[in-house]
Formats: sequence, C-alpha cells, structure tokens
Amino acid sequence: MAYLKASDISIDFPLYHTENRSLKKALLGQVSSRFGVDKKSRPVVQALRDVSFSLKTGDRLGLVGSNGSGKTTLLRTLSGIYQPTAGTLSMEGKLISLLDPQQGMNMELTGYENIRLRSYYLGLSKSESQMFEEDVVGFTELNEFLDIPVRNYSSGMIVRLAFGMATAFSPEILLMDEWILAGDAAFMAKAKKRVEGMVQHADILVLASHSPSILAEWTNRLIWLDGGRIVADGPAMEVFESYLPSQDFQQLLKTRP
Ligand SMILES: Nc1ncnc2c1ncn2[C@@H]1O[C@H](COP(=O)(O)OP(=O)(O)OP(=O)(O)O)[C@@H](O)[C@H]1O
Repeated sequence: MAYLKASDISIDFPLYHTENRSLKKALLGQVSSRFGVDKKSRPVVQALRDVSFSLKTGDRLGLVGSNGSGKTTLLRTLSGIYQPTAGTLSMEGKLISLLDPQQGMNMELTGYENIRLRSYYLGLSKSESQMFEEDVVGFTELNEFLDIPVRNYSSGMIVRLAFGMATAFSPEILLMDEWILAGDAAFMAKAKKRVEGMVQHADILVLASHSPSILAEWTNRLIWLDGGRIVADGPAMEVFESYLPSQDFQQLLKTRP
C-alpha cells in the first residue's frame, strides 16, 4: 500500500548578495513578508511553511495557488530534490516525478537511443526492454522522429517522449508539474487515459496546475497554497468554490463532464 506523509514541512532558500544592509532591512521589514532569516541570521525566502498532509492509495491531489505560492517547491521536496529545512517526509512506494521534461534525457541522442538508455538505467531484461520500447514507441507516435536527436524535437514532442518513458511502468506515486499540459489535445486524451490507468491501479497522484478544468478532471482533492502555507485542503470542487472567482467556478461547474 502506497502512502505519503508530510509533517510540518518548511523550506527556506538562502538569498545571496543581500549583504547590503538597507536592502536586507527593506526585505525583512515588509508586513506579511516571505523573507526571513535562518539560524545564522542570513536572509532567506520562506518558500514553504508548516505544510502537513497525508495521502493514501487512490488519492489524486491537485496543488493550486498563485505564482510563487510554493507548488513547484512542494513537488520538488516530495520528489527528494530539496531537503526540508524543518519537518519530516515519509513515504512508501515507487515514486516517479515528471517535473522537468528533459529530466533524465540526453538531448544529443535520438529518441530510440534515449529509450534504450532508460531501459539500461531501469535494469530491464532483454524481453522487458523490448516490451518497454514497443510501449513507448506506440504511445508517443513519434514514428520517424525517434531516429533523430531529441534536440530537434518540438517541446510537445519532448513531453510525449518523457511522459511515455516515465509512465511505461506504473509507479505507485506519480508527481507531475503542469508542463504536461504542453501536449496537444490528442496527446492529452492519451496521457489522461494512461494516468487514469495508473490511478486505477490504486496509486497516488500529485499534480500542480493553473488549469481548473484539468484539475477538476484529474484530481479528487485539492490543496490551495498561498505564501508557502496551506490555506485549504479538501474535496476538489469544495476548494475550487473558495479559490476561484464565483464566475469562474460557475463556468467550471457547467463544463464538468
Ligand atoms: N531555487 C530557488 N531559490 C530561491 N528562491 C526560490 C527558488 N525556487 C523557488 N523560490 C521561491 O520560492 C517561492 C515559491 O516558488 P515556487 O516556484 O514553488 O512557486 P509556484 O507556486 O510553483 O509558482 P508558479 O505558479 O509561478 O510556477 C517563490 O517566492 C520563489 O521566489
């Protein structure tokens, strides 16, 4: 059974080049400032503050909030890229993160070479590698483009390949940032089917996005972040009702499948 538990997570980013006393004073003197100081009195941005939640098998969590509210920082913390400044994170289950389309991809190699390289890193047997390649090739529909270096791909084509490789094996915990939305409509329909397949296998999804319609479709729970803190956590439509301007919420209700 997969689970993920964040307890009072805080993340501070050190601010370099703020030795200038008046700048430091200006940053720290603002009301409701995100700026603070660490234990050694060095200026920091307080990217996340006391974030706590737990997820269990079947939970599809969306992260909403304005620019700079902490969504990407939270995803990166859950994926292990950032170490919390305070608090603890515990989880059980194989985790895959789709946070950066070029993550783990060699831009100088062709699509096929990248697929084979990934098989190698995953430690797959010969028959598993073959199945992996067939699955990714079929999913991406990149056809002859798989024979040319990835640096010649469009951003949507890179998304197809990255998403195809990362989701060929069902992870138990899947973390996604909204770059996945760079795909075209036909790709989105396929990607959604693939994610739904994974979630149906009782996995955990965490998705950060600015798109209410995508979140309403893909998630069943929302966390609303503001200034690095959780301001609401609950069923997706309930949180949307408080988060969205009422006109946008009414529109979302109308367009829901
Ligand atoms: N590497 C970093 N160094 C310093 N500060 C950072 C770093 N990454 C993020 N921050 C700060 O942390 C805060 C949260 O940023 P984050 O990127 O997590 O927000 P977000 O909700 O994903 O925003 P957006 O919707 O614009 O993508 C911001 O104030 C940002 O300036």
